[in-house]
Amino acid sequence: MSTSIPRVLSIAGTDPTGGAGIQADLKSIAANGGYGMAVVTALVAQNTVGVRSVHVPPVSFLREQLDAVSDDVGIDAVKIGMLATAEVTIAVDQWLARVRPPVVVLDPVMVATSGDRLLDAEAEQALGDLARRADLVTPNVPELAILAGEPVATSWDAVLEQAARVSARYGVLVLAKGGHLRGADLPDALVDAAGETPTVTEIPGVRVDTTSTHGTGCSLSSALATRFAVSRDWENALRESKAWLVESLQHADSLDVGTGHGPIHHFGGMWARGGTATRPSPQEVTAGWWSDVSDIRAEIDELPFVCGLGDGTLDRDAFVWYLTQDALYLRDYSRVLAQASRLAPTAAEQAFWAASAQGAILGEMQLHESWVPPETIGRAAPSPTTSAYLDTLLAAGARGDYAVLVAALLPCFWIYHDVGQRLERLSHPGHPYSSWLETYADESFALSTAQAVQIVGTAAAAADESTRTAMGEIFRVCAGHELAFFAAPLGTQGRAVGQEPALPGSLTRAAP
Ligand SMILES: Nc1ncnc2c1ncn2[C@@H]1O[C@H](COP(=O)(O)OP(=O)(O)OP(=O)(O)O)[C@@H](O)[C@H]1O
Ligand SMILES: Cc1ncc(CO)c(N)n1
Repeated sequence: MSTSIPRVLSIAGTDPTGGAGIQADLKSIAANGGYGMAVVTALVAQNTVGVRSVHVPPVSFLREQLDAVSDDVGIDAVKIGMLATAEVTIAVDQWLARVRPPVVVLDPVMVATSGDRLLDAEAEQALGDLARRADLVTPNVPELAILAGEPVATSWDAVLEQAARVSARYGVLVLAKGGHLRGADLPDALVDAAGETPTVTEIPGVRVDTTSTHGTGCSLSSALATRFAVSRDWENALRESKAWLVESLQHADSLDVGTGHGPIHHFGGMWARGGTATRPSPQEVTAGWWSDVSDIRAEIDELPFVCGLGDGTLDRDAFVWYLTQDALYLRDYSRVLAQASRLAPTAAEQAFWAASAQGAILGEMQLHESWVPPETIGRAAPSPTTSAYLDTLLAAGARGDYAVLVAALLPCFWIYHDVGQRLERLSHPGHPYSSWLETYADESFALSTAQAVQIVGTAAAAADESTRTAMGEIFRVCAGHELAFFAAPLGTQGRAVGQEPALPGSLTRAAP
């Protein structure tokens, strides 16, 4: 299965307070669009104040963890953090030599933000070997000095020069970070002196005013590995990762975690922009609309026309008048369905609406013409109720907003299917209106209705909020037109309606 979500493995130590190490890496990978995996090198009893103790499990168990991942899962990028001992460092180096993951980012963790050591002094040689195997190393200022075997740099220019020497020495791209320097400016730079022409790509930045910087290095290196696995461009990956990191620092003070250097807020920017509120599911939207029209549905069920249609007592003239109006309705309704087909975003939806348009003119009209001669339908004029419904649909079609248009079309499917299904139970061979009752309870109409509900729900779930609101409104308006349409032939009191055109006697004809 191909996927664009990079599978990123963090090999690092733990931080039970969740701000640094593996816990930070997993959050960072997720926040930057990756699938995070983690192999633990060392268990660290630490918090935002400091490190209390470190437990390094047997290296044989580290190897088992590494193999358990690589024997099963494709790895798109590896981020390496705390290694604790020379033995661990060598085991990771050997695993890398064998597995050869396509991207390796090494954050050469030696000292925690609190000042505590996280790497044995004798492991520094082994770390150098590992650096040669990495694609990018991301040392902070003191770590850079150790890799260079020089005193700690105290200016940005000195950091860049030292980074160039480290890059040349290990043949690796170096991210020089200004985090440990003083001053309002906080630049980062990619330094590449491994090739013939050394390059420095600097990304300027300003210091965010916060003491919550615990785990910035862990988080940045994980973000870089994740972003690079997608774009294959270090500068691009750094710009994106740094923008995300700054935002996560800006939101850090909204967290209340610990009394020392607090963690960054890995999802701060994301939550502020989108919130944890997700869009509703298609099913939630359509179920909401359906319950919103429960009053209209209840009124339809109680209409004398609908009750009479079900029990067969409905006046034949009223039924024929209704069918004539419905035939006029279908003529333009099918044109609006064709418009939905024209606007549809996918071939499947295009085909669905086109098939429904065809069904409305050919399928349903057959029923109508079995009761009313086509010439009579041709001579009839639409009633005010019919015109009102059609005007709403035709206007929605003319406006050209697909989502709103299909929401307007939905009650015609859904309410007819719903009413049809209930009335069909009353059908029997001698029932005067059995041909009508069976048309809308038919299995293929049920299938079309389910498809229409799915399509409209999907469009609503993907739409922005104002469009979704407009969809819900027009759905209710059209459900109201359905009610008016069923009410028109008899009126709610069960009499013929005064303002509707009178039924010419010639419209009545015995069903075949
Ligand atoms: N206050 C801040 N404002 C903006 N960016 C910051 C701030 N502090 C750190 N950064 C950025 O965070 C990244 C990592 O910084 P730093 O060099 O301090 O890493 P580190 O010491 O490895 O981090 P840690 O050990 O806390 O995980 C760098 O890109 C740096 O520019
Ligand atoms: C496990 C771990 N890795 C890295 C750091 C550096 O911040 C830390 N504090 N803990």
